[in-house]
Amino acid sequence: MAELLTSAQMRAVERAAIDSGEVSGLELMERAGQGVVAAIFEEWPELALSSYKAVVLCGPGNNGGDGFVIARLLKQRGWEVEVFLYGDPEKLPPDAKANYERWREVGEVAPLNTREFRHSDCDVVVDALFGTGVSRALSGEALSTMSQLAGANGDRYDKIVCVDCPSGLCLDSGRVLAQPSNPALADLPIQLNQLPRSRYPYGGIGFAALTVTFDSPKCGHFLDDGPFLCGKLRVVDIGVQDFRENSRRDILDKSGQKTGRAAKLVRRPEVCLVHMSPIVKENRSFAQPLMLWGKDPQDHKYTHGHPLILSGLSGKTGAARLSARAALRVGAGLVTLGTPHEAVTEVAAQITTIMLTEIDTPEILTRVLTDKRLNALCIGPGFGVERAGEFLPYALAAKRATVLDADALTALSESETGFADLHANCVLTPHAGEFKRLFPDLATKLAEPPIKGPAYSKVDATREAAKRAGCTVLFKGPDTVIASPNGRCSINAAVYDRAAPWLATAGSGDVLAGLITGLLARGLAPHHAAETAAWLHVEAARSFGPGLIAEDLPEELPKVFRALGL
Ligand SMILES: NC(=O)C1=CN([C@@H]2O[C@H](COP(=O)(O)OP(=O)(O)OC[C@H]3O[C@@H](n4cnc5c(N)ncnc54)[C@H](OP(=O)(O)O)[C@@H]3O)[C@@H](O)[C@H]2O)[C@@H](O)CC1
Ligand SMILES: [K+]
Repeated sequence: MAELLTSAQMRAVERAAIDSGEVSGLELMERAGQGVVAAIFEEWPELALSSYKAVVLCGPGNNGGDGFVIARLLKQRGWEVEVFLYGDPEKLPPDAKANYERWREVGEVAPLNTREFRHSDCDVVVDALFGTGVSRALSGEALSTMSQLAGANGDRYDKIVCVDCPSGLCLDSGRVLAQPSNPALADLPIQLNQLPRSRYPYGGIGFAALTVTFDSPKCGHFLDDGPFLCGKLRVVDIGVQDFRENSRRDILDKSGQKTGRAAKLVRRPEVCLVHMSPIVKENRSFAQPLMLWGKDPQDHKYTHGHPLILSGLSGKTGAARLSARAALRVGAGLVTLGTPHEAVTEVAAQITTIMLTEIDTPEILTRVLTDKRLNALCIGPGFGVERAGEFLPYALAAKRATVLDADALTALSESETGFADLHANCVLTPHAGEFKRLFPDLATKLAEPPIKGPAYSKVDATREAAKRAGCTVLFKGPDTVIASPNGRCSINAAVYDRAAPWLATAGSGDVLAGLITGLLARGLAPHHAAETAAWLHVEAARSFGPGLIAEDLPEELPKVFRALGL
């Protein structure tokens, strides 16, 4: 799994690299600039065949410093390069200043002025105004220039290349820092955070054509507006990976002393990107749960678990049937649908391999669960909120690995005992609306305009939710965040080239609940079950493609497993 860094973690890695004496800040800046130029030519090979024109917008920090390097390297290739600086050159930090001066030996720098910039025609615009150091909403010429670019994007400027991120995007949250009541905004074409999604295809390009970041992707590249604004993400190596990896332990300098501050900042809790396919062979720890799917010839069906999925009343049984099918396809040995008497005929008529047992009352559920072979439970899909309220205390008292989805989440939010009955083997799977009902204060905090960086993020909210609930929480979306009470956190991002917009279809959540339940039954720990299920869910959708309906998802799994070499 790729590790995602926060801005503070990235700064700490950079600091540790420089403090080690093995590399200077200036060298890192040169590598960063080279990386961006190489990424531009990789993205548009035709640009390497001749000389074109670039406008480079540089900001007051080291992001601007990268901009001066890029300007110089393009100029060396015979390009015409126009450079604008937002800020006072005398106040640039040392490495950026050094690159400003190197650039001044070969070219001009104009103060950033939107009116002038507006008249600049060019093939590529490089946005090097702000990167990881953005701490508040943009204002003045920086804001109006970004607004100008956003307004003209796609028409006049189709190759906007962002250094580290679109300027103003908070790389911890994927949200654009903005002042809600700034009178100056009225005159601007549009702000980054107002770009209409409808103008662009889902998962498509909202602002930049290409964003190039350094060493590791950051959380904000995958959360919220991040992917929409970044367009396409490239991560370039700047040779600091040893410091990132070492920093999980204590970073020691050459004399064996800890380089304290940096080490502390970079250490856990970390956020990982759930990304399995290339990792299966490389990363044993993540591959292990996958190995579970390879069934041993000596095994019998109970070795692979036996989940119980509770069904809704007649006319509402489809959701639980979808969950059951997914649990079976993901490898549970047996799956039973707990069905109310009046829906038995309806359910029985539509299942073959899945078993059925009558469960009409919470007391019967308790009795059925005296069979210890039933080792995982799913409650919620199509269940009815009122019924879920009645069954939930009994379901939780059974202390099975339990997925609470859909109506069970609404019932939980209305329950008088709140989260008291939840236990560490539960997984909650809210979408945004359910999350708001369960954790109204966290949802409000998340909805507040992000004025200062680092802004409150979906990662922060899900982590707080998991801690409060005392169990794993999977907060759905194209940026699904999975968090557990110990702070462990992963993002399963269905964005960039992994976008699967057709996954937004009726019943898709029921399938996800079933996948988690099946994996819990197979013995995966809750966090692992949730992230593996979320990953498979997207892979199945991508494998099937457009036209997908929820029923197709479980049936596509064998293909996904085959592609993984299982
Ligand atoms: N990490 C690495 O390994 C490497 C990193 N590199 C590069 O460095 C970049 C990070 O550089 P950075 O820390 O100097 O931050 P950056 O984004 O340039 O801006 C900071 C400046 O902006 C200011 N400022 C903030 N918000 C503002 C606002 N709204 N409006 C106006 N001003 C505002 C802020 O001032 P202050 O908040 O202190 O008032 C400060 O002066 C990173 O993104 C990458 O491109 C590579 O070169 C090498 C390898
Ligand atoms: K930038």
